[in-house]
Amino acid sequence: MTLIDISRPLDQRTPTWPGDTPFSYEVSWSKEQSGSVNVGKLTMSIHTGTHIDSPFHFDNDGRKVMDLDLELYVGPARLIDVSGLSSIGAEDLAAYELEGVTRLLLRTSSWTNPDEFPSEIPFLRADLAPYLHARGIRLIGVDVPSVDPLDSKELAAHHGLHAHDIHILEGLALDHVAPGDYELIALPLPLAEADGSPVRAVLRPFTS
Ligand SMILES: N[C@@H](CC(=O)c1ccccc1NC=O)C(=O)O
Ligand SMILES: [Zn+2]
Ligand SMILES: [Zn+2]
Repeated sequence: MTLIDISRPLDQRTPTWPGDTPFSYEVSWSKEQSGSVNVGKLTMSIHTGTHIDSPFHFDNDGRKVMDLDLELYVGPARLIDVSGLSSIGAEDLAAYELEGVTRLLLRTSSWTNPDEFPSEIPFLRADLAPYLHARGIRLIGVDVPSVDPLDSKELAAHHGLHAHDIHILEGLALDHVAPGDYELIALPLPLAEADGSPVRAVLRPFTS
């Protein structure tokens, strides 16, 4: 069985949203102190590295992570290359066959230095969510920190995707993966109150 890891590593070098909580892992209770075990302590923003958003992230009345349908985070996914675009809309996907696709991963290859938070990213235009919804897509994954422009306050793409029942997976690492069909596994943690969750995202090729 070959799993392709499409998660960004989490360590003190992992970039975060400007002004957001830095990532930190420390052994807060060492083997010497406890007499038996090393016990780690993790501090991070949920929107660091590879993660999913729940609607509560951008809507006070939106669902929390625990309320999300887990089925969407496991199953067949299509990876397509949309590199070289400054934004992505319906017309950019017209050439791709999306019939029967439930989970769509967009490879932009635009986050070139993984040690730095990008200054500009390709974002999803307003006509993309209805276009994807009409084709039956329920989850969109991107290899950038957001589906909206980094300075967006209204988060039109987040709201538009949510309004069209499309779940959001962000911060994937896709440069080393060939476009095609895979099984995606990217399960959120069972965080009862949270606005999102880090995920370990992997792809399993159908033929190997
Ligand atoms: N929507 C982004 C997160 C985001 O916008 C954000 C995350 C942390 C601190 C500030 C943020 N946005 C500020 O305008 C995301 O889903 O990852
Ligand atoms: Zn997020
Ligand atoms: Zn987001």
